[in-house]
Amino acid sequence: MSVRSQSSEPSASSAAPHRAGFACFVGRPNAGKSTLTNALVGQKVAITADQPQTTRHTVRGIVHREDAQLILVDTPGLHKPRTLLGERLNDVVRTTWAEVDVIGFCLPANEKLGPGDRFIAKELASIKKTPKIAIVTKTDLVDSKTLAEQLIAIDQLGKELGFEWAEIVPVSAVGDKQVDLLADLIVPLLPEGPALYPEGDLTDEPEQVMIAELIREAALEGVRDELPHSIAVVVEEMLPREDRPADKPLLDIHAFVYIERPSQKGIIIGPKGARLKQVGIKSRKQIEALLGTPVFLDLHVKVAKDWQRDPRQLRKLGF
Ligand SMILES: Nc1nc2c(ncn2[C@@H]2O[C@H](COP(=O)(O)OP(=O)(O)OP(=O)(O)O)[C@@H](O)[C@H]2O)c(=O)[nH]1
Repeated sequence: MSVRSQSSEPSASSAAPHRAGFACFVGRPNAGKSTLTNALVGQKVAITADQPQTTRHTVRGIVHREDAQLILVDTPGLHKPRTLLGERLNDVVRTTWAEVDVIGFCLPANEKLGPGDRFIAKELASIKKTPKIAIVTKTDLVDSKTLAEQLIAIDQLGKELGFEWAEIVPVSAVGDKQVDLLADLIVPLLPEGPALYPEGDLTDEPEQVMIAELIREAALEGVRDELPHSIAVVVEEMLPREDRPADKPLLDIHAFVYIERPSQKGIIIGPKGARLKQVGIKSRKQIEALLGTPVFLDLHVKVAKDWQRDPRQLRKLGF
């Protein structure tokens, strides 16, 4: 087993050819995939939340280095499908796996390997060609003994399923430990070639989707149980406000927050609209930071009955 730590030599040298390619992080919900994507890219591009299953769109983060361009594709968690949405999400995940150059399997250091991890690992074993890196996330939450046990268990899991991990790397995205090393280890696995995206691009996700994700992240904060799965956000319109002086532009953004049942409306809106107002304030600040322009954000809550089970609604909501 080869477990890496930061002390290893940096792999980039001036003679090394330039590389460019795609990697995706897989793992159970809440394994830390989005946080790791953000840490690698160095700017917020994927949404993170305390609730599992918050990533629905394939968000790409782009790491620009002198020796390489690494394009990160952040997929939703693979899981046992119970609804049409669940099945579609799993299809998205598998398609992504077959297309990337490297798969990073994220396993939290603070949770013993479980049936969910085995389910994913078995699926990974069937993707023969793509190199697989095991990434042990959230190492700041455990002591060294627990970490060592986890590393051994992961090595063993690969052996049981008949494959070798290309690397096993412990990281802490929150503590910024070994995140750069992870990039150093992924880069040699990418094909040689010029950069695929212009420098400075952090993601090619359409702005409207990123904005919708920021609003959904704010709307998810503090809600528990069923609700996270029931929220979808669609940006309907983005228009520069007319009659504004050139040095004081304002962008009008109209968005719908969809929920599945009328009973959920009160939770999202809050007493006298207080909660929705907070969601608006919080996401507007983030949208302004993303776009670099002042924004007027208009949020409406709408009921789309059982949208997760209705193919027509799913299409409308972008799935
Ligand atoms: N302490 C600690 N917490 C972390 C770390 N990485 C992620 N977390 C936390 O773990 C939770 C889940 O992280 P996410 O990055 O949203 O996980 P995910 O795998 O993208 O989740 P899904 O979108 O549900 O698939 C969040 O509360 C993060 O703050 C880490 O390195 N250390």
